Amino acid sequence: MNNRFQKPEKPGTRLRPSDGQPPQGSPLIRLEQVVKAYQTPVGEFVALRGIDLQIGEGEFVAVVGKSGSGKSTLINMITGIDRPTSGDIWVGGTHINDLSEGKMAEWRGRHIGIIFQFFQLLPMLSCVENVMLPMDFCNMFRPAERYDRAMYLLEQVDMADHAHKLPSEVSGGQQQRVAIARALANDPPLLVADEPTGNLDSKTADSVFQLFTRLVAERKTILMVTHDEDLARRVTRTITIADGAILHEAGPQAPSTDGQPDPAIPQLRPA
Ligand SMILES: Nc1ncnc2c1ncn2[C@@H]1O[C@H](COP(=O)(O)OP(=O)(O)OP(=O)(O)O)[C@@H](O)[C@H]1O
Repeated sequence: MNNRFQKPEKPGTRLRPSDGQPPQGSPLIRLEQVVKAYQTPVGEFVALRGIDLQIGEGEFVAVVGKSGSGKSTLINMITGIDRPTSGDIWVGGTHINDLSEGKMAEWRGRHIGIIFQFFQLLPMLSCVENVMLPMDFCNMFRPAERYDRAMYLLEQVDMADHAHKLPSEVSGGQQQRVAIARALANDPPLLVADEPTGNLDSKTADSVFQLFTRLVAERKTILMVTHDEDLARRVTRTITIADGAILHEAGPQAPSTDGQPDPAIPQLRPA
């Protein structure tokens, strides 16, 4: 991989326990009894029914389940895009229930990189301008450093040669690579991706997956909703959601009753 642009010296902010008042030894993500109920014209609909979940730093987690099972609702709770009806959520030691709407947006921008199925790049900005946006929004890195950092990240995802094109001038897979660079802009420890390969052909999906694998090796934590069974088999842990509850977990990090790996849980091959 070319490295025409040097990695900027200054790292992004890291999530640390001092950001909030987490329980001792808290994992990166911790949910306790999270319930989400929506009010609908025909009454209350409970989309999440008391989720307990812990995800450690450096895990690569796939969230799977049938359409309507609650996958997006779950990750929207973790990113703070939506609020729980009850229950507690800590991310990196921050009890995010306590954040106001204004604080939530800035906190999210600094600590979580979000990747969407349809990329959601701003069409009137070039690829490099799209990658600079989160740094501008959160006032991260010195203004003079932001362009070089954006170019460095585009290089990491093999898109530096297209930096000055508009999103409409590159392919879907290339747009997703730019979106991944954008998600990395503020150097967040956590990446959350909702169907990141859902709009890509299988070869391009595989290259995006390989990029995620590399990021996990660099100690990023990735939480990914996917319908792609092949990809879900290649992560370190899968969480299956059904009717708003965790039906099943598989992988090396899956909890067991006695603290030892559960022999009944299949050990997935590492990514
Ligand atoms: N704003 C809302 N108001 C009412 N019901 C909602 C709302 N958002 C989601 N739901 C319902 O909550 C349930 C879970 O939705 P969610 O989007 O989390 O499912 P999902 O597993 O991500 O589905 P898919 O795989 O199709 O994206 C669904 O039955 C959905 O209709």
